[in-house]
Amino acid sequence: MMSLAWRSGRVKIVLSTALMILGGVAWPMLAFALREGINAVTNHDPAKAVAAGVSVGLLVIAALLLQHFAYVPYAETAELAVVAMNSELIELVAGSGRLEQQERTEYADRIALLRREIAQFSDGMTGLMAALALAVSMIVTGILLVSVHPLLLLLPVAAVPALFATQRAQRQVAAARDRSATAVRQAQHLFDLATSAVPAKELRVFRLQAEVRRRHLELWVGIGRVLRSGELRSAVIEASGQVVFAVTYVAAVLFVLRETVAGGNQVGDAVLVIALGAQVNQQVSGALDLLRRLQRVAESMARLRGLRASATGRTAPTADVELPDGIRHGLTMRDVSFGYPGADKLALTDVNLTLPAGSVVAIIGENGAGKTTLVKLLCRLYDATAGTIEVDGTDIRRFPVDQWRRRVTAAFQDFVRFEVPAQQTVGVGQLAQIDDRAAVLSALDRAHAGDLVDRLPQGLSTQLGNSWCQGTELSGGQWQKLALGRAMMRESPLLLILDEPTSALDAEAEHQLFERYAANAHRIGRATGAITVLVSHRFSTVRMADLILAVADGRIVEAGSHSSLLAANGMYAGLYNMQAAAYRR
Ligand SMILES: Nc1ncnc2c1ncn2[C@@H]1O[C@H](COP(=O)(O)OP(=O)(O)OP(=O)(O)O)[C@@H](O)[C@H]1O
Repeated sequence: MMSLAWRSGRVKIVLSTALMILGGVAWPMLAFALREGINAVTNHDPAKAVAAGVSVGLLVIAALLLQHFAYVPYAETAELAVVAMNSELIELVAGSGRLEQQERTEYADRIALLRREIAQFSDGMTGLMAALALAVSMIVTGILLVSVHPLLLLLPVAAVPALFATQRAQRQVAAARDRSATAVRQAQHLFDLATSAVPAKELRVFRLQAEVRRRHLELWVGIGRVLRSGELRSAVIEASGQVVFAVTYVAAVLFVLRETVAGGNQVGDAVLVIALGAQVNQQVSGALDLLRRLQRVAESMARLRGLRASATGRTAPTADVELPDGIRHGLTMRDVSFGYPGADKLALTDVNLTLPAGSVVAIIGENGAGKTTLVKLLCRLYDATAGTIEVDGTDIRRFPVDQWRRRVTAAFQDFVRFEVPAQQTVGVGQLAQIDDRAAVLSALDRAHAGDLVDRLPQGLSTQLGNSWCQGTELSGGQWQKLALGRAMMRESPLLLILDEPTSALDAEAEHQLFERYAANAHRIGRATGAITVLVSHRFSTVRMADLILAVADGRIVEAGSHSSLLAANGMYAGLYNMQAAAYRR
């Protein structure tokens, strides 16, 4: 943070630091000038008294004004630091090649805390400067106290237990914050549910508004309890540290008054010690406050370091093979098992299969069977817990994940609604061509969605999403067609994943789309060995695939062509006949 400040304006930083230090010196020097003034008066020295009076005036002005100006460049730099931190957080979280990290509770909690705390980084910046001024101020105060009596140095020393107590107290508060992080995230989720547009329909239809509000409140009551107990413990610890200082201060004042009455000191010396004592008190509480702020910043920094460390640890060190241009034989899964982070049950168990080069493969199975998990492993959004996935015999973990991603494209069932102009919502599928109108139109055509553009008020330039001024809202099926278009932006993928990409379309539209698509996929497949994987519950579409995989409870239970699976009269045949009969009725 300091290096960022330094880079962004050295002259300003030097000037502000000087102003800050002068401001810090002004307060104790004010007490000194007061002493000189009072001693001059009691010694009947008018010239010295006037000089001391003028000094007091100037020092008051300096003490009150200098530090305000000193803060301006720091505040500016601190804002820049916050922007930089936010950007780093985005990179650390979204830059990850895989999803495991993001789905771990402790990781998600850490991110949520950091998101809330990141504004404090600016506090840290100004806090460091204030600490510098405070340190100078304390040194000058110590020198002045010693000049009256060396024993008075015990006064600042008595502040040390208070500093340690504050540190301990802050640990209590931090621990309470960590304990409540999951509940805070749940409360935030409920808040988002209650205030965002997408869940609004269901909340009203099921009359859930009051329930969501009740749960949100209940969570905050619990969070409040945890945080309060932490704050209370911290207050008790802090107060015990302050008591030591308070007793020492009273003793110091009594000591100086006694010396003055006994004639060992002048009246001005007593005033100096009383004034400096009050300043030490302020300096200590200022230091405590600073320590609290800096400690919170240090905790946030530690969280950020933790994220950085896990980000560094997540790059697969084994990437040592260039991804070939095409697939010659196929994609093979060998003894693949996979469990989601934190889940006690495996989502996939002992999967062994080969997806032949150039083929169209369909995956069927009941909800929760493991179909999406399988395609997520193929996309390398996760790495298998056990076993290997191979391209022509090479473990895909040996290819740089970036190279693999460039040759994979996908339309997921929970696709994203990018609320940007229509051209961009499709074009992001291949960033290099985002401005290429012809490429976008051609992708939409392959997705059977060309007609959609004609219906948009400004064609491809139409801003999508009704949360934007003059934005056009689309139906679920229309959004899905655009997501499909996005997947089609990559013209030569090695792997195309269509995970229920047409669930919002009617069966006839899906059938036509897939028929057309499969012909194209075979053409590309012959050239590069590209494999298409389709997850669907519609058997009229599934039957067109070269290879059909039936998944149940995380295992591949059947594999073969439509006719061979019908002949086997197993799970596929049962489900197919049931759906065909329903259509005939
Ligand atoms: N991110 C996740 N974290 C933990 N468990 C998950 C996660 N995603 C899925 N699961 C679990 O893994 C299992 C398989 O889920 P998957 O999404 O692969 O099913 P699916 O066959 O695609 O179902 P559907 O037809 O409903 O889409 C389910 O038991 C599910 O609860």
